[in-house]
Amino acid sequence: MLVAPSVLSADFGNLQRDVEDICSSGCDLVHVDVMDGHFVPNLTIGPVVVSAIAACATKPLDIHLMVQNNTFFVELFAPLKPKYISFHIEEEKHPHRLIQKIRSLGIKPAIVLNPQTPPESLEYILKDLDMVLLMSVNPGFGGQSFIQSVIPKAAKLNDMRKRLNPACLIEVDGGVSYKNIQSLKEVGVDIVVAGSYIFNHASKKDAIASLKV
Ligand SMILES: O=C(CO)[C@H](O)[C@H](O)COP(=O)(O)O
Repeated sequence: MLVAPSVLSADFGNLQRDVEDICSSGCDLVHVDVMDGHFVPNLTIGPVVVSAIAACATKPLDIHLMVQNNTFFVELFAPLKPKYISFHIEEEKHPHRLIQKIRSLGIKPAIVLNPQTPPESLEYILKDLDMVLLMSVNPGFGGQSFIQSVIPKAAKLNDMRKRLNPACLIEVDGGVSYKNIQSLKEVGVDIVVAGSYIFNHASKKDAIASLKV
C-alpha cells in the first residue's frame, strides 16, 4: 500500500516542518487538496502555498482539485510538475479532453468519484487514466468518518480495471486509518490518502508505517 498524507491536516504555521517530516517518515506522495469554495463549501490553498509545498517536498505531489473550473486550475498548477492531478467527474463536462490536456503537460491524469458516483461512470474512460480516486467522505473537510460503501465500490472498480486497464491505480481518500486499511487492501486499493490520522498521531512515521499493509 502506498501512502499519501493530506497536508490539509498539517499545521499551516509550520508547513515546511510538517511537509519535510512526512517526506522523511516514509510517505510515497504528498497529497494536496485544492478547494475553491464553490465545488465544495471550503477554501484551501492556491499556487503560492502549493509552490512552497513543492519547494520543500522530497516526494512527488498528488494534487486533488475540488473546484469548478478544472482547466484553469490544471494550467495554474502544471508548472509545479506534480506527479498526479485529479479532478472530479461530477464537475467536468469534457473529462476526456481534460485527461488529454493533463497528459500533454507531462502529468498523470486521475479522476475522482464522490461517494455516490458509481464506478460504472468510468466504463468508457478508464483506459485513459493513470489513477482513480474514490472519496470515502464527502469532499471538503478533513477529519470526517469513513463511508463504508467505498469498500464494495472499490471491489467493483478493481474488477473493472482488471478488464479495462490493469495499470490504473486505485486511491481512496477520507477517514482512512489503521481501522479500515486491511479492508481497503483486500479489495485492491493501491494508495490511501490520510490526513487527520497521520497528522494527529504522536509519530507520523508510526502512523504511515501502520498503513503500509
Ligand atoms: O480530500 C479531502 C477532503 O475533501 C482530504 O484529503 C481527506 O478528507 C483527508 O482527511 P482525513 O484523513 O482527515 O479524512
